[in-house]
Amino acid sequence: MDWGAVIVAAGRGTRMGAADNKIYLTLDGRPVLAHALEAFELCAAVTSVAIVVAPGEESRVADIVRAEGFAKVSEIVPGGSERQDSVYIGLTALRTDGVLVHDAARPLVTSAQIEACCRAAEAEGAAALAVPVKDTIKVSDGAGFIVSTPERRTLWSVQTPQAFRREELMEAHRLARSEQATATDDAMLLERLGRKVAIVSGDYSNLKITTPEDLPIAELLLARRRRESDGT
Ligand SMILES: Nc1ccn([C@@H]2O[C@H](COP(=O)(O)OP(=O)(O)OP(=O)(O)O)[C@@H](O)[C@H]2O)c(=O)n1
Ligand SMILES: C[C@](O)(CO)[C@H](O)COP(=O)(O)O
Repeated sequence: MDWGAVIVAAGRGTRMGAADNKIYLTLDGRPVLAHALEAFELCAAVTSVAIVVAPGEESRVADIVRAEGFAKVSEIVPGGSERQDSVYIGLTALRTDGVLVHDAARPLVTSAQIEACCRAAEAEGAAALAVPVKDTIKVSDGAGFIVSTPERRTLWSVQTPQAFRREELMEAHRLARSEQATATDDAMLLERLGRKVAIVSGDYSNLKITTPEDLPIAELLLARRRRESDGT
């Protein structure tokens, strides 16, 4: 199967509270976005990459792609108002049989994790990287009280990338749009149709840069990764 990637980068980074969109913040001397793109550039399974950016930021992202020499980037397209809209726009820009959806805000993803998602989706139809939750999770009543506690051993914290047959994910998105169903990730759109999505065991370090404390944590994790690869 040939694989394309949709990198969603069209958010506002509101929870980060920075002056600039979080995907342009500097992490280990480069924009957060460049780290995510590099993992896809280095993954042999991936042949093309579509980046979905905030409208008006196309040339800024094109400059980063040019400066970094990312040869797999085939499209830079303006996104929508919600992540789900941005993913759908990205899907329409690709022609590959398989598609990986990834948050630009997850810069610590590795090419080995991307490859593992592709292989699992080739075997099972769809796959998502995830890690077991560490905390006990509670369901609230919305008024500040706990109503129940799901069995922790069944709970996974899902990440990206998530891998699909492109046509199947497109169909799931189209249906969701026509039924005004919203989803915070793409696996959810297949789940609602009763389709199976395999869990690929990931790594806690594949964090999403969301709030200010995430950036220094990502710096530390990258420094540790570099020390390990240098053998120091
Ligand atoms: N309309 C949107 C909203 C989000 N995203 C992307 O989806 C990923 C995950 O979203 P999130 O972490 O929520 O990013 P933001 O929406 O930027 O953050 P916030 O919710 O704090 O504003 C990010 O890479 C973000 O750029 C997108 O492409 N289009
Ligand atoms: C897709 C995702 O990263 C899986 O954990 C997450 O749901 C994105 O949520 P966000 O609110 O758009 O950051």
